Amino acid sequence: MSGRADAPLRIAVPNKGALSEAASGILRECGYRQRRDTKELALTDHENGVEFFYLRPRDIALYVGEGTLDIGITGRDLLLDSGAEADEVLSLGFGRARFHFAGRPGDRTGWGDLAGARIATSYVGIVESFLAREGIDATVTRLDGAVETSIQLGVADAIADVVETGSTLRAAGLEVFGEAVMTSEAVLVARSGGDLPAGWEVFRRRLEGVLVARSYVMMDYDIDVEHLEGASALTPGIEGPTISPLQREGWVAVRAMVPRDGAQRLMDELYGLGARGILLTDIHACRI
Ligand SMILES: Nc1ncnc2c1ncn2[C@@H]1O[C@H](COP(=O)(O)OP(=O)(O)OP(=O)(O)O)[C@@H](O)[C@H]1O
Ligand SMILES: O=P(O)(O)OC[C@H]1O[C@H](OP(=O)(O)OP(=O)(O)O)[C@H](O)[C@@H]1O
Ligand SMILES: [Mg+2]
Repeated sequence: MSGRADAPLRIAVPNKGALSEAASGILRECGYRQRRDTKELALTDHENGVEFFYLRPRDIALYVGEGTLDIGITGRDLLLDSGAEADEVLSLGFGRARFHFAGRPGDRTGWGDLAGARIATSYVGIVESFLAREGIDATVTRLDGAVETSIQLGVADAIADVVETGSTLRAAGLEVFGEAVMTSEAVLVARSGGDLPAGWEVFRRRLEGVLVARSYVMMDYDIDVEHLEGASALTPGIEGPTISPLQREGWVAVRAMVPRDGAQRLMDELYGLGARGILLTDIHACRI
């Protein structure tokens, strides 16, 4: 990819399916233009030097692996299934799902029971490499979707598929068996060992900024200096909390980023230490 130093960064984005809306959503939060109409197949954001191509998530790792596109957003499971020469460079925290074997309740209890089974899946790559790794001899049938129905129709004895809420399995009267084969989420992929255009660093920083902003909140509180050390230990922030004087003698204002998870508990602890005027605010974007 050398010789493309000033060329726009070419990014693959899921055009439909489970990852599509959230992928466009995070890109919009990063300040990039996104298509308004789901029929649009490509869009150039001239101001930011980026081109977006809306593709099937299953094809994205292949385009990136071949170097046709620089980077893409797809599922970790789809990346693995594709066998493309592409690597995960950043996990994006949405589109979380587990990849499981499932069958009729009581038929099978663990991976060991897969020997000799007919397994239907849309993820043949993942299943075949799993079976090879575990030394299990079974038959794999590729289906495009609605794999749950294949058992009822007598085409398969077991299925291997993505499970999110489990409601599709329940509706089909099926149950998972064995451990999850893998856990998946949306990831950013880039060609293995490839050089990326200069714009890539800015793109990555913007995404990381939004991811941090999603998982952290800003906490402000007032506390008497006697308890400042204990309170600061609870809210160390990134480089250390910002401490500002207050007009009230012996009191200071403290400001620090804290993880969103557990922030309410932290507020209780700070209150218990004597902090008052404790405020939590959302962060929309940041550069750490
Ligand atoms: N509930 C879900 N159903 C399917 N895929 C999901 C779900 N949650 C997350 N994913 C992830 O989305 C990706 C599948 O993308 P895909 O476009 O095939 O979705 P889809 O919902 O099956 O779309 P379609 O059925 O239109 O093909 C995988 O990485 C998968 O792990
Ligand atoms: O655990 P759940 O929350 O029920 O989600 C998982 C289901 O969703 C997906 O199917 P999808 O709706 O994409 O249909 P498809 O099989 O035609 O792709 C996936 O293949 C499972 O069937
Ligand atoms: Mg699907």
